[in-house]
Amino acid sequence: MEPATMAWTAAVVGFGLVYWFVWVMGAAEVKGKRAVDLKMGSITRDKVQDKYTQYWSFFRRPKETATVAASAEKVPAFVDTFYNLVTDIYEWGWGQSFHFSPSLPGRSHRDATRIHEERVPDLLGAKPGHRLLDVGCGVGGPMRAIAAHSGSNVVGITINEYQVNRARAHNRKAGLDSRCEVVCGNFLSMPFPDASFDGAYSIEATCHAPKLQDVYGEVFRVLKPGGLYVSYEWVTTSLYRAEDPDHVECIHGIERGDALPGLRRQDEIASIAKEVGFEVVKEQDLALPPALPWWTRLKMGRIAYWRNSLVVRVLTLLRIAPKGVCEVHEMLYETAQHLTRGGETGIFTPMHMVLLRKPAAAAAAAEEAK
Ligand SMILES: C=C(CC[C@@H](C)[C@H]1CC[C@H]2C3=CC[C@H]4[C@H](C)[C@@H](O)CC[C@]4(C)[C@H]3CC[C@]12C)C(C)C
Ligand SMILES: C[S@@+](CC[C@H](N)C(=O)[O-])C[C@H]1O[C@@H](n2cnc3c(N)ncnc32)[C@H](O)[C@@H]1O
Repeated sequence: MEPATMAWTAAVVGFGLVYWFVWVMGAAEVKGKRAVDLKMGSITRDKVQDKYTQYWSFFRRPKETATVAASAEKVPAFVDTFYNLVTDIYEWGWGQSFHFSPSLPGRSHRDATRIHEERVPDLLGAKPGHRLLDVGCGVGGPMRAIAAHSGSNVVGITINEYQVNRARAHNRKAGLDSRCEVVCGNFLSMPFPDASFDGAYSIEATCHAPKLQDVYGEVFRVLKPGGLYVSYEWVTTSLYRAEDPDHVECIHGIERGDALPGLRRQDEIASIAKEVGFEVVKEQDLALPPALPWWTRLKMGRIAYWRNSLVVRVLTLLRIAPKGVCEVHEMLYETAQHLTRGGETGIFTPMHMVLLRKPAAAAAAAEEAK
């Protein structure tokens, strides 16, 4: 073959390969976010790597972060940075719902996710016309499923402005923007009046709070007396042994890669809820058998991870994705290993469900206190 023909053939094949990896193979888990659209939230391209370094130095030793009061105050800002760094990668590689769900035999991940979400309005007894609060709403996957399933109106709150814009765009696209609203704010001090919601829920979000009392206290305040609150909590289980170095490494790995100021124990949740005034109606680890593993979706994706890191590398090399994306992707890959290990050993669950009620008598007590 002539050298010129060889060069042309190599160029065409090379271009074809890049095209295949980036546009075809790199297409989203749920179509809508393509690899070529990977931004890093509202961080400008040149700041991504610095922000990642800052994030990493803050969350490297989570327990210490949570115990020093001054550091605990900084947690929401670092959580915001974390979601700037990961939101697009999550949407691209996981979809619009940023949580786990038990696997369901013969059903797709998308079905399993939706069913896990629909359990929430069912537990709340949500009806058309009710006003529900979504505490830590992400880009609104659960909010849309819950509004569609129950006919209720949902107001979501997230600390991350980039997510607010993504969620609003998705709500419009789904034709649910008249019933789903998104607010940018801190769930530790919410911009809502007392007793303004019929029900509330949080899905894998309150684990970002340095003190669970603070977020539960806020939910208690904004709920109407008699109103219900459901939360899916990330916790360590009774199988966790603080003296086992493998357990400690696994839990630290989860905390580091998921912006957590320190995981709580399963047996702490109900007492914290009671401390702020809630009645505990029900408590159940939704990961326990007969539920099927929630971590298989993470585990089965080894080939997908390999493909994704290649896509991310090629995109960074071509300067389509900002510098720093590879590091963020690597961090997520690592935390996925720790999450899988936490699930397999049973020392961790991301779906400890609590159903809580604000007592109807809370109204009378509040009146008396005035
Ligand atoms: C509730 C939280 C987030 C839970 C999950 C939605 C995410 C936890 C780990 C994430 C991921 C890990 C590996 C990524 C992979 C390397 C990449 O190629 C594609 C995206 C991942 C699968 C990514 C997707 C979201 C998670 C599963 C926390 C933060 C409280
Ligand atoms: C893992 S995501 C879960 C999102 C959503 N519940 C879902 O399942 O798709 C956690 C969410 O909590 C939000 N969050 C964390 N800390 C917050 C805070 N202090 N105030 C408001 N939102 C917060 C994040 O911005 C993010 O939207």
